[in-house]
Amino acid sequence: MTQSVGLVGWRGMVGSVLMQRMRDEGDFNLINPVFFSTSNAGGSAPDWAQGADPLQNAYDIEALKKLPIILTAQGGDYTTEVFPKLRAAGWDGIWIDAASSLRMKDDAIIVLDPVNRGVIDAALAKGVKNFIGGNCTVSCMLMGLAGLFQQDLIEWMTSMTYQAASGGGAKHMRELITQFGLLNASVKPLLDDPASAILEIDRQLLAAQKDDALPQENFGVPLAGNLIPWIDKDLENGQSREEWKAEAETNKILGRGEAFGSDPVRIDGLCVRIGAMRCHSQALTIKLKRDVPLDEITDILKQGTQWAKVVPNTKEASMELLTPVATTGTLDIPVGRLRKMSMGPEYLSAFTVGDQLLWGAAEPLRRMLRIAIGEL
Ligand SMILES: NC(=O)C1=CN([C@@H]2O[C@H](COP(=O)(O)OP(=O)(O)OC[C@H]3O[C@@H](n4cnc5c(N)ncnc54)[C@H](OP(=O)(O)O)[C@@H]3O)[C@@H](O)[C@H]2O)C=CC1
Ligand SMILES: N[C@@H](CC(=O)OP(=O)(O)O)C(=O)O
Repeated sequence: MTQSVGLVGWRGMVGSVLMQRMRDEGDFNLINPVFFSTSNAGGSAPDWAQGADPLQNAYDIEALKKLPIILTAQGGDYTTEVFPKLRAAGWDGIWIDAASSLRMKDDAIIVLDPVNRGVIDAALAKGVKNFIGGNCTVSCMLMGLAGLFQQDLIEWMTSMTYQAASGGGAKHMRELITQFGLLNASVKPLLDDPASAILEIDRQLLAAQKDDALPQENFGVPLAGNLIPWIDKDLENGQSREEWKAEAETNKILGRGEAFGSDPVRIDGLCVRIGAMRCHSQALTIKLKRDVPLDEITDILKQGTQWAKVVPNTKEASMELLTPVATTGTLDIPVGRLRKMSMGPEYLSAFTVGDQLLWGAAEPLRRMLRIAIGEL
């Protein structure tokens, strides 16, 4: 029998990407979708969902309770408010969630099935009901480097990230583009004059960046022509919460670390917001457990997941294939700049890019839904 699935957060940025992927993959032929809203109960379901009932109230515990599966991309505040009430009301269904709120709970699994299908299957068999999407940077990194983790070749790793505006949400993307436009406009007459002095353009541009009139409510400072070397909360030990997630979530996804009775893979680094739109990139320094030749590493990466695409370490290929613009809208995770570093043959350099709304957010949830209904 076709299962009913409650969909919450379907019209947000992550939700919209998820709905598109589900339509592209024919997932709506396999479920009976029930659409919820936090703001428009009684309104019409999306027009592409022919025959769907009007929107239900996403805070109505009795309505939610009727569903065997709920998938939400509504956000952490919604999860924090509704999830405990739903469980307290005796709901025993499967909860699939994009928000980070429940990720590190003991009774939750972080889902990234091309990397941890075994962990997911074991959890389902044990009766685990909470399946949460991982942090975008972590999921994209693992989709690229899965082969090295599968072969247990990584002793430790640093990840220096270049994270896109979309990680903050739709308003952040809009703010970045607005900033680009205003900055361009502030020096347009000088730009149009080939004889103008570049240092004068630079001076005026900096003045526009420092002008309080430049919209920056979302990022707090200009991002256009700038970067922000801090993402998420301050853990007050020198590390940002985004940086903490790298080791914590990677190990939980892989089923490694103290909680699983094994040594964790040590991962740390610096997370930086840059003016890209929706792809997160990261520069990785990997300390291998042993000296593995580069051609073997290439094979191992290709075998890791079918989405990992090794990019030759040339200027041309890197510029063409290893960028946010090349990767946006695709499920590919290009991995390039592979070379042994001057510190020794066990030190591997790599650079990887991933669409943080696809593998970073929507795709692991879409696939978890398929697993839950026995279709993957
Ligand atoms: N942004 C990201 O990169 C990632 C986000 N996540 C998680 O997903 C959650 C949702 O993120 P995101 O999709 O960026 O959030 P959005 O702000 O785009 O959407 C969240 C909700 O806002 C409501 N909303 C209000 N106004 C609008 C509007 N004009 N257009 C669309 N929706 C509107 C919708 O709820 P309603 O229909 O009920 O009114 C929607 O479901 C995050 O809080 C986070 O927990 C996870 C990984 C990555
Ligand atoms: N923090 C990420 C986006 C995100 O939503 O992460 P998380 O799902 O871990 O809260 C970023 O800003 O790029």
